[in-house]
Amino acid sequence: MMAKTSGKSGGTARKGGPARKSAAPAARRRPAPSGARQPARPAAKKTAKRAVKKAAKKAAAKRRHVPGPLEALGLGLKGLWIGTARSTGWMARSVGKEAATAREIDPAHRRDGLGLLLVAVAIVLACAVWFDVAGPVGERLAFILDWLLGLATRALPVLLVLWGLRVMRQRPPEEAHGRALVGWGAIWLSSLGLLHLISGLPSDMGERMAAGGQVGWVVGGGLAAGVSAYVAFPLLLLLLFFGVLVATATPVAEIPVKLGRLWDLATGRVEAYEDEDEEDAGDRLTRAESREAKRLKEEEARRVHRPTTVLPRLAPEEVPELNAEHVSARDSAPIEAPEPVRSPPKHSPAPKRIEQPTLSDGTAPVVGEFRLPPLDLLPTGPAAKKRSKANEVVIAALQEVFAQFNVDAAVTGFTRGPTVTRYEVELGPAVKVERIIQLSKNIAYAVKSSDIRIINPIPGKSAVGVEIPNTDRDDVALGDVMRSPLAQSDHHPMIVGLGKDVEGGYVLTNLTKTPHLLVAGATGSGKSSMINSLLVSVMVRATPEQVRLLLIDPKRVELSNYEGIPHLVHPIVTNPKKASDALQWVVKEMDMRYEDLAKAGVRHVDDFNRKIRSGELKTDAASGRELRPHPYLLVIVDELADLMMVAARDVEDSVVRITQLARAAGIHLVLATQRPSVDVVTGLIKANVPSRLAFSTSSLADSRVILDQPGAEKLVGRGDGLFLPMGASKPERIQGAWVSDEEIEAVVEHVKSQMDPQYIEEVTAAPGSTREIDPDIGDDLELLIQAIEQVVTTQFGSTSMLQRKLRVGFAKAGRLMDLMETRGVVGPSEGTKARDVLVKPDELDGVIASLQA
Ligand SMILES: Nc1ncnc2c1ncn2[C@@H]1O[C@H](COP(=O)(O)OP(=O)(O)OP(=O)(O)O)[C@@H](O)[C@H]1O
Repeated sequence: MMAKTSGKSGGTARKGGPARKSAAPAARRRPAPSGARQPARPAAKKTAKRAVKKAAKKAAAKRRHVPGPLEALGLGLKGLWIGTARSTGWMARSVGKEAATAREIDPAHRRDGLGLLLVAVAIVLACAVWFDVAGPVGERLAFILDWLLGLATRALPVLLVLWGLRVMRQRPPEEAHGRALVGWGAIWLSSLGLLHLISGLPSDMGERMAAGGQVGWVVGGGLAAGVSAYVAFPLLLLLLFFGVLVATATPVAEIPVKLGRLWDLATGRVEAYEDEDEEDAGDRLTRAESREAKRLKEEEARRVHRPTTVLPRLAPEEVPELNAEHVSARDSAPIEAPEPVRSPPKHSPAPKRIEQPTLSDGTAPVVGEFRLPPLDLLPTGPAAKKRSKANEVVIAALQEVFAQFNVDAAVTGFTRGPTVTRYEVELGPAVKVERIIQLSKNIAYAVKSSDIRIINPIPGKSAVGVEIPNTDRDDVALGDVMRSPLAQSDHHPMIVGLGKDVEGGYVLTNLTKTPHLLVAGATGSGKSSMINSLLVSVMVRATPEQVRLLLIDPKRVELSNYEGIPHLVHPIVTNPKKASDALQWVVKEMDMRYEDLAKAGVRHVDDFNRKIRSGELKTDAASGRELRPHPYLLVIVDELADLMMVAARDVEDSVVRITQLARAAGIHLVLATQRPSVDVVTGLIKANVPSRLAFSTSSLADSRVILDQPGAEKLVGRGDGLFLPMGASKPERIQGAWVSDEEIEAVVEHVKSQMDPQYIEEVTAAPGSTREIDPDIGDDLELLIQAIEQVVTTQFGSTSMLQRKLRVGFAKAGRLMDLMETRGVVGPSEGTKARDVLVKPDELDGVIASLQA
C-alpha cells in the first residue's frame, strides 16, 4: 500500500500538487548516502522549479480574480485618485516648465509687467474708490478696502502708480524688499492709527470706514485703550517717523546731509544729484552704507562735489591728490558745462607782459600786438554722460560673475570716464584680491570686451578697480579742456590740453615740466590727434614771442595744416635728411642759449628772460649784441622712425644732447612714432625722454618699449591713452582730446592773418654750409659726396667703379679717390686692388656733414 501510495504519489508528484511538498522534505530529511547524493540534486532542482511554477500560477489566478461591487468601487476610486494625481503632477510640471520659461524672460520685461500690473490695479482702485464706476467687483473691492484701511484707501491708487513706475524704472534689489516691507508697514500702521485717533476714536463701523478702518481701530484704538490717546498719538508719530527713515534708507545721522542736498537741488546749486536715486543706492549698496554715510558727512564739510558718478547712495569720494609735478592744470569743470571741481594745484603765475624773445640768430620775430585766437573757435563737445544704461548692464554682469563664482565682492560704485568706466569692487572679509584677477577672463566674457584692466588698488581707496570700455563712449573736445577753469587760471604758455581721465577730470600738462615727451601707438590709435591738440593748445595760449615751433613731419601730410603759422622757425621739415640737420641746429641753438645763460649767471631761461625784462641785462658785453628774451622752442617730430631710418646715429646723438640739456634752455621735444620698437625708440632715447604717452599698441612688447610696463596693448584706440609723466610710477588712463580739421583751420587762419612767419634759414642748412669749401675740393664737392656715398654704401673702394657709376674719366675718378683718402674714407692705394673702405654706412651722414663743414 505504502509502495503503491508512494508509487502513486510519485506519479502525481511529477504533475505537481501536494506530492511536491512531501518530496522535498523527504529529500531533506533523509539525506542519501554519499554514493546516492548525486542523483538527489536534480530531484531538488525539479522540486524548486515546480514551486516557482506554482507560485506563478497562483499569481495568474489572482489576476484573473473578478472583484465584487464594493471592491470595484474602491478600485475605481483608487484609479481616479492615481489618475488625478498623475495628471495634476503632469500639469504642475508643465506649469513649472512654463514658469521656468517665464523666468527666462528678460528681467526688464518682467519688471515692466509687474509695474504695469500695479498701474492696472491702481486704475481699478481709482475707479472704485474715487469715482465709484468700477462695477460690482470694484464696489466690493472698495468696500473691503474701506473697511480695512478707512480713509487711507483714497491714497492707494496714487501710491500704487508711483510704485509701479518705480518698479519699471529700475530693478528693486533683493535686500530692499525687507526694508520696504518694514518701512512701509510702519508708515501704514502708524498713519491708520493716527487717522483713528484724529477722528475721535470712532466706535461705529461706518465712521471707522471714514477714519482708519479696522486696521486703524486695532492699532490706534488698541494703543489708546492701553496707554491713553495722549500717549498713543506721539508714539504713532514716532512710528511714522521710523517708517519714513527705513523706507528712504536714511539713518538719522544722514538727515542733515540729505536736507542739505535737497536744499542744493532746490536752489539749483547742484545738478549732479538729479540722476542719483538716493533710495536705490541704499538698496544696492547696503554693505557700503555706514562707510558712505561717513564720507557724505566729510564731503558735506568740504562742500566739494566730485566728478564721479557713484552708484545710488554712494557718496562723493575723496578728491584725489593731483600730481603736482606734471599736472599743473587739471580739473574737472568746463566753464559752460559745470562739473564738480577739484582743488586746484599750484600753478605758475600769469606772465605780466608779453616777452619779446629772440632766437640765436638775433632776429626779433614778432613786432606789435598779437591777439590770441578766441576760445570760441573751439566748440564745446557733447555733454559727458555720468551714467548710462551700458553702465547698468555692466554692473549687473559683474555682480552676476561674482555670484556665479561665489566670490564675496560687490560693485560699490563707478567713475565713468569718456572711454572707459572704472567700476569699484569692494571685497568681503578674507577674500583675496587674486580672486578678482583670476576672474578677469570671465569678467571680460561677461561684459563682452577683451580690453578690461584691473587696477589694484584704486589709488587712495580700499577697492579694486575694473576698467571696462564704454560701449557708448564720449568724445572729449579740446575746447572744453582749454576752457576748464584751471586751464584758464594758469597762463603758462606751454600748458597743453591732453584730454580727460577716467574720473572725467580734465588733464592738462605743462610741456616745460614734461620736459620731453614720447608719444607712441599703433596706426590709427590717436597720435596725430594728440599732436594736433598740443599744437592748437599752444596756438590758443601762446604768442609767437612766447613759443616758437619746429615741426618735423617726414610723412609730409600730418602737420601740413600748420604750414605758415607765425610760430614756426622754419617751414615744416619733411625731408628726413634735413630733419637730421634741423635737430643739429637745435643743438646749436641750445649751446648758444647756454652761453647766454652762463654769461648772465643764471641757470634757467626763465631767469634770463626775467633779467632782460627787468633791464638788468641789455647787451652781451663781449660781442655788443643786444640781448632779448628767448622764447620756448617746442620741437615736434611726427614720425621718429622715418628719421631713424635715414640717420639713426645723428638723430640719436642730437636727441640725446637736446634732451639732456635743453630743459634749462627752454627747448622741449615731443617725439611721436607708430613703431615703438627698440631700433626706433633706442635705449638712449628712452633714457632721456622721461614722459611717455602711449596709445593703443599692437603688442605687449610695444607697450613695454613705451611705458616699461604692459597696459597699452589693452587700450581701445581712438585716443584712448596712458599718460606716464616724468616721475610717476603708474600711468594714468586718459581719453585724448579731439580737435577737428575745421577747428584747426580756424585757429591757424586766425594766427596767420596777424603775422607772417620769420623763418631762420640756418635751421636746415647743413651745419657749416655757409663756410668756405676746402680749396682742394673746389667745384667737385657734389661729385665727391656722390663718390663717398657710392663707396661707403657698396663698401668697395674701386676707381673703375667710380668711373662707371659717376660717368667720369679715369683722372677725375682717381682725384676723387685721393680726396677720399685724405679725409679718411678709404685707405691708401694698393696697386690694382680695390682700396679699403674705412667708413661704415651708418657713419656716412656724419662724414658728409663734416665735409660740408
Ligand atoms: N581723441 C580722439 N577722439 C575721437 N576720435 C579719435 C581721437 N583720436 C583719434 N580718433 C579717431 O581715430 C582716427 C585715427 O586717429 P589718428 O589719425 O590720430 O591716428 P594715428 O595714431 O595718428 O594714426 P597714424 O599713425 O596712422 O597717423 C581719427 O581719424 C579719429 O577718427
